[in-house]
Amino acid sequence: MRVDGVTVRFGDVVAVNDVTLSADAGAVTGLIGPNGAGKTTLFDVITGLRRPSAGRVLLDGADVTAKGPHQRSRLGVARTFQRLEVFGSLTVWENVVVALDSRRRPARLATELLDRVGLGEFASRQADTVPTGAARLLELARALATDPRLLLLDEPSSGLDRQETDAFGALLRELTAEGRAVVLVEHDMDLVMGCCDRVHVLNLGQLLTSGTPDEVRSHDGVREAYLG
Ligand SMILES: Nc1ncnc2c1ncn2[C@@H]1O[C@H](COP(=O)(O)OP(=O)(O)OP(=O)(O)O)[C@@H](O)[C@H]1O
Repeated sequence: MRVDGVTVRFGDVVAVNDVTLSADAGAVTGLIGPNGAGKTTLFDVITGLRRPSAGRVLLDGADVTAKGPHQRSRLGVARTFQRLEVFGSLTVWENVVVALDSRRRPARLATELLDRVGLGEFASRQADTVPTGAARLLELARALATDPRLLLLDEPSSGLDRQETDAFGALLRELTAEGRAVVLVEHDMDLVMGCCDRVHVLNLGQLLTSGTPDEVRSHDGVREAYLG
């Protein structure tokens, strides 16, 4: 995936300002930056929820800027949201089955997916009764039900404790080992620095720098803008 010269304006606010970056298959790519840096807006552009004011989105080299969210989803783009988007009145298992069904994949895969994200024991619980961390993992299971090639995760670790976060990082590594591209918007710097291959840093809508976790950590501007 590549975004090329993407700008998003909301009236006078330039939420994303001429950003070019890429996320490779087989890698976890971090996208970090302070509140309001433009991370969620960039996710909206990548998934097709928002048309950029300028610039292009490329998937496997093909320009998909004009395609809507549904078409991009068919091309293998999946996403989780900062705000939870599960069906509260269905069970955890049913939530995954709905997602599988949307791709005509068999319901029997739901159990496997729930075990994979560590939610096996929650399968029969009504989704709106599970803790926030579990609901986030359910979102991930639903995204994985579509067998995505590009997986965009918006603050997936909130609600997870340290041990669960570590397990989550290990799962992301597994998913990339299967050849998927994972993009992670995350405030937990231990998770970002521990599991990302590359990190892009946004500040006030602009790309401040890109590099390995070590390179980004030692970048003066990043320390000033974000890491403190
Ligand atoms: N629909 C909108 N209308 C007007 N301004 C918006 C809209 N969505 C986002 N913005 C503005 O665009 C900028 C970028 O917001 P965005 O939510 O993308 O940042 P973010 O990096 O995801 O922040 P956070 O870490 O708080 O989620 C902010 O100044 C925000 O106020």
